[in-house]
Amino acid sequence: MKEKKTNEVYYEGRITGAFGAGYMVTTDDGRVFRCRTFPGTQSGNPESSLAAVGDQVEVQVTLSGTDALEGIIMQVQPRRSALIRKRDPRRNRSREKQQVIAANIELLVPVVSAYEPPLTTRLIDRYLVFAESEQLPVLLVVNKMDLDDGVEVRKLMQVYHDLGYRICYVSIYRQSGIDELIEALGGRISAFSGHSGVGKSTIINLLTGVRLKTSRTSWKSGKGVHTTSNATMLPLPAGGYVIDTPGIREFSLADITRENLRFYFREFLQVMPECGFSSCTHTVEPDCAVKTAVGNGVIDAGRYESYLALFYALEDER
Ligand SMILES: Nc1nc2c(ncn2[C@@H]2O[C@H](COP(=O)(O)OP(=O)(O)OP(=O)(O)O)[C@@H](O)[C@H]2O)c(=O)[nH]1
Ligand SMILES: [Zn+2]
Repeated sequence: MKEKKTNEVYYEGRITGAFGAGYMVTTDDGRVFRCRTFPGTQSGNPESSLAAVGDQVEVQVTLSGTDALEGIIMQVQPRRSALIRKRDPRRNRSREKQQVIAANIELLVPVVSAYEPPLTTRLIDRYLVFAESEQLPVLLVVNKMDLDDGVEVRKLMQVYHDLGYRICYVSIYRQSGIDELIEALGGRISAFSGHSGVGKSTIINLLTGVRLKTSRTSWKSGKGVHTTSNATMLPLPAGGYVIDTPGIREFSLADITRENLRFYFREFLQVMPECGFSSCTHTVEPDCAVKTAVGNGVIDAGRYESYLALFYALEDER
């Protein structure tokens, strides 16, 4: 806090909530202000949303009475990371700025469930590609372990253990795995993401003691009804924050191309130099070390199938 004029006080804080035109800003010492931007707000991120949940900001508060709870965002600091919303292809691409879902994320937490909706490794691979492309640390959470017989899910997940990804198995109903999850979050700013109905809100409610709206499982309807709308960042009692974000279908994967996809499958990196062609895409080329590694079981066949599915889907999106 620094004082400029007598009744204007400046605070450094973080945007912890976004509601239409207003933002909630929380200062390091725990004060909360309802703030808005104004035409003179200085942006540290000119190509992108002016302000988003997770942004570090400077606010000006004019003290009129004893307690002023409203302020103006004077400056938004440059972001270290950002989850960007996928653009609507029907809208004008060139003039539209990047829309940020959450800023300054330190950990991506894809949440899947053992059952209802069923666990698919294809979806996990999509998250991992995204995390690798953004160089974001990732923690996989498998919820609803009470609905699993205890063997199948862990067998499916073994490949991710082998690749070195950290996994937490939890059941909110049985209250199992919660302490490990809290420990794995490690006081960081975590973005939870997953299909509707996997239990994100239920987990976040339990971790933070705040009641987010939870939905009756809606995955049966196909797409699922997304009940998580305005992003909110919630403090964890042991330090750090969690942000509930939409599923990966809502994220922009614009930086992932057919040319760079192969670098985001970490097990490919060791064998790729042995491919006959240096630009090998590991799809149709002869003398491909990745395909050989799949053939002799060094690379998991399911992971390779995910690679092919993503590879061929990429051209369609372009
Ligand atoms: N069996 C079981 N069900 C759970 C568990 N955790 C949550 N659920 C149920 O799963 C359903 C969906 O939970 P939510 O927390 O609303 O799921 P969500 O991922 O936040 O969904 P959206 O808000 O739509 O994105 C609810 O009926 C929860 O009660 C669990 O550990 N085991
Ligand atoms: Zn190859």
